[in-house]
Amino acid sequence: MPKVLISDKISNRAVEIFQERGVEVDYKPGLSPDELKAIIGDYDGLAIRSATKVTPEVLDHAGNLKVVGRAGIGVDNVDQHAATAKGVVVMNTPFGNSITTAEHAISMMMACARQIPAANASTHAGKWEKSKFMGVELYGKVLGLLGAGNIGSIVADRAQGLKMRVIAFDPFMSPERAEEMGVERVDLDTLFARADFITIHTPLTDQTRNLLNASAFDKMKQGVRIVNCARGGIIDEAALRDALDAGKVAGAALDVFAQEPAKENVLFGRDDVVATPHLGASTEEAQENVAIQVAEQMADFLLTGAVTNALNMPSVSAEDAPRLKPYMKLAEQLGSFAGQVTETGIRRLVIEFEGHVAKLNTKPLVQAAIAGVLKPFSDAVNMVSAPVIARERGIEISEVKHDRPGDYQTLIKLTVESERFTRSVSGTLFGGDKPRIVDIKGIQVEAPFSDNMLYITNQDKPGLIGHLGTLFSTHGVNIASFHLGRTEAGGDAIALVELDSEMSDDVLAEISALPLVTQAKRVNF
Ligand SMILES: NC(=O)C1=CN([C@@H]2O[C@H](COP(=O)(O)OP(=O)(O)OC[C@H]3O[C@@H](n4cnc5c(N)ncnc54)[C@H](O)[C@@H]3O)[C@@H](O)[C@H]2O)C=CC1
Ligand SMILES: O=C(O)C(=O)COP(=O)(O)O
Repeated sequence: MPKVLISDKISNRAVEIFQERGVEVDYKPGLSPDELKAIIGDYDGLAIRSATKVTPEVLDHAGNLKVVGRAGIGVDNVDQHAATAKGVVVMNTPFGNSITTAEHAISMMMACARQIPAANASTHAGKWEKSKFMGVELYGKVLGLLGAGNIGSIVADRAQGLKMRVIAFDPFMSPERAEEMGVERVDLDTLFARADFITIHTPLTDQTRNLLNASAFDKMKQGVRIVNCARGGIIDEAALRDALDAGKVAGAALDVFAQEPAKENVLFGRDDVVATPHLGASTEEAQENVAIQVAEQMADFLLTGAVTNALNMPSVSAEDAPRLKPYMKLAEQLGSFAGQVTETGIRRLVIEFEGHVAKLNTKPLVQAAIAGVLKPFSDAVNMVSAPVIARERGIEISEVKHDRPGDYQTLIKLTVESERFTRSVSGTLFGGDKPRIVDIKGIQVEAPFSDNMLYITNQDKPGLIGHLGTLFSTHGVNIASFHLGRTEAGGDAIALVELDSEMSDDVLAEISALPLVTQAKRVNF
């Protein structure tokens, strides 16, 4: 039974779902990094929110970990590069808290426009400072969206309801999408120059870090108000303080901070800053949504191999997962064969799909094939890490789908171009689920993928089978099955021999030395 650790405060629905689905679950929110490192090795899955930091050090201790599930959107607290390199799938729940977060951004904008928190504190203190808290209307004002994805577009919709004019900067927003949303696409400087309110809805990335810095504030309208319910770090907090002090920025409403939990901050203690402790996603509805989603996604993945909302893996639906399973195996075994018989640096892999398989979701099959090829070179490779490792090694990957009738109902062909040669191996599924090799470098052969196999390339002349039989019987190695193929009579030939037990290096050396043998290699699946 797979085992999952929940290390942040997540709705109890997640625990219930894991248990109902047959996943063992431990609920331990608030673990220190050292406590997490001490126990993470026991778990197949880790469910988190924003508090747990999944660092390379944590991943180094996570020998069994297969999936990190983020009950929420932002995954900047997960070192995705390290997770991918370790073959750990990282998934999030991209929609469960977006309405809630958009509503928080609108609330923060209103709170900032009317200084509600400061007015509230003053009124509770019995001061009745009616003239101190003069606000501004939202009606007719320009709202500048930085980032117009899921949350940004909900904010735009709500702001339009408040009769604001919405402009947006998002390099990935198409003109059609902007039109659909009823927002004006502008460049960053235009947004800075025109917006009365700016609200941030981008992830924290290298491009967005300190996006609102001193020079950005200089370009803004006098008296602009800033809302950040995305991530601390997108605003340079010291620069914002200076811009508030200078009166350039009239107010800011911040849910997120560069350092969290934020116990101290250069922006704290001021009436012109509204602050909440990363509450964007904190509603009963959103927390239930993300808990249900994360638990279902993680359980599906651990129990069936279905992949939903992963950031470092192509999706595989729950319906597709069982259908793809035998093909994944075939793709990985073909890759493994190619990897085991290739000795020189691999430059390019071409994965071709023909027949029934070409109509399926082939992305995971490509990853499985790459993983198979690379596995003989590194234990750490799996489907998640394989594409990255291939890229790091400079291996070019191509995928081809053929829409043509072939000899087989379904066929996967893998071609490896290495420094010295180009070799291909093809396979199909017999009986719908049994992987078989059907072609090696253009020579037809029909063989299973088994534990102990010998792959021989030889000259097609009489005597090889006799020599091999004698040699194996001398060494007490039993042949389980023997599969031969050749280009033509007397031409290049291959043999795949399935053995009942492992063959020693000495036996392999003797086979390699046989007169008709060009090359002999051990292959295992
Ligand atoms: N305060 C809170 O509790 C919450 C905060 N968040 C934060 O909100 C962020 C946005 O969430 P979603 O809208 O769901 O994500 P999303 O991925 O749907 O949208 C993000 C948008 O930002 C755009 N973008 C990326 N780089 C950009 C750049 N350099 N300049 C301008 N636009 C850029 C993207 O094209 C995309 O359209 C999350 O990444 C997360 O950090 C999300 C949920 C709750
Ligand atoms: O979903 C997100 O990106 C959030 O920032 C929400 O964070 P939280 O789950 O409330 O710690």
